[in-house]
Amino acid sequence: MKTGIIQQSLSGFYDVLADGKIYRTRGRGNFRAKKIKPVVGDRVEFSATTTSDGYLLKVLDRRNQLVRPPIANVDVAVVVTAATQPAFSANLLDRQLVGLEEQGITPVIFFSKVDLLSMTALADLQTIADGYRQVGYQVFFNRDPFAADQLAALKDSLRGQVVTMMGQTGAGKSTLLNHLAPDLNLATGEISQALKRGRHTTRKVSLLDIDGALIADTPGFSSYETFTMTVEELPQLFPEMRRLASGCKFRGCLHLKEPQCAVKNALEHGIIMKSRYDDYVQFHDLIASQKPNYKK
Ligand SMILES: Nc1nc2c(ncn2[C@@H]2O[C@H](COP(=O)(O)OP(=O)(O)OP(=O)(O)O)[C@@H](O)[C@H]2O)c(=O)[nH]1
Ligand SMILES: [Zn+2]
Repeated sequence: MKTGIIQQSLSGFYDVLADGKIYRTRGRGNFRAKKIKPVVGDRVEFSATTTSDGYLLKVLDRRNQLVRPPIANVDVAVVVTAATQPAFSANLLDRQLVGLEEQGITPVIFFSKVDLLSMTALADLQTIADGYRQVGYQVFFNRDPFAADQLAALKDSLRGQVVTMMGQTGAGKSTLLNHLAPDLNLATGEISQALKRGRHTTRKVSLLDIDGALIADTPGFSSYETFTMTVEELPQLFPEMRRLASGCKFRGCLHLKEPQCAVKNALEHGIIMKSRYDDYVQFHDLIASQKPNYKK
């Protein structure tokens, strides 16, 4: 028996990456009986005597699962964030970060189109990028987004991880992927075609091995409009609040109207970002209006 990771699935076959090889496997009938549908990213146990006659035996528990693209056990999401065209939105970035935190996916923030900024706008966005670094996120912000040293550093942090690209339309996801994998077997046009097709449909996804990172060839989406966490969970999804909460007077402090709140104190002293705090309050209100708290 071997263990590996499903790299792609095609009409009943699952290609499993294990010890540097790809094994074509079939699911045993009992998967269907048990309503287990293996997906790309699944860690699996399988048996195979050659690379073309394998059988999936077991799908191991999933750490998380995305719907678009359909992929499990994502470690890292590269949040491709346009500095301009479309205009930078801290609110959209925070929505994406909160969604990733909820799923236990590590965000990496990559700013594209920094080359298009005026000097003033560049300085302003640099300050914002530094703010996200202080939150604890890894941030890639470079006048030349595709400078060789920046791309090398990004590859370093993705190595050994299952990765998806996310970001709004036109942010530069396919451009970045093409820079990460210029010599991929796929023609670059094919990659961007794959990316384009992903926009409206749940299409097939494969993990591309790019210098030791397994990167989904279809960008990710998350719902920016609805929040599935509770108001109590929300402050846990802001790392800076999570760190400060032990200094609040009340356990379970929501950092809103409570007295002696360490988060609001940090806000007043300019220690945490006001834009993030404002987004927190907005998300809190949205969740509160989405789901009146009948439960408690
Ligand atoms: N100047 C500049 N242009 C960029 C950069 N990144 C992307 N672009 C351009 O922005 C446009 C959109 O980039 P894409 O890579 O297609 O964006 P995408 O996120 O894949 O977009 P969708 O497929 O619509 O989701 C293209 O014309 C790119 O050439 C960048 O860092 N600098
Ligand atoms: Zn508080």
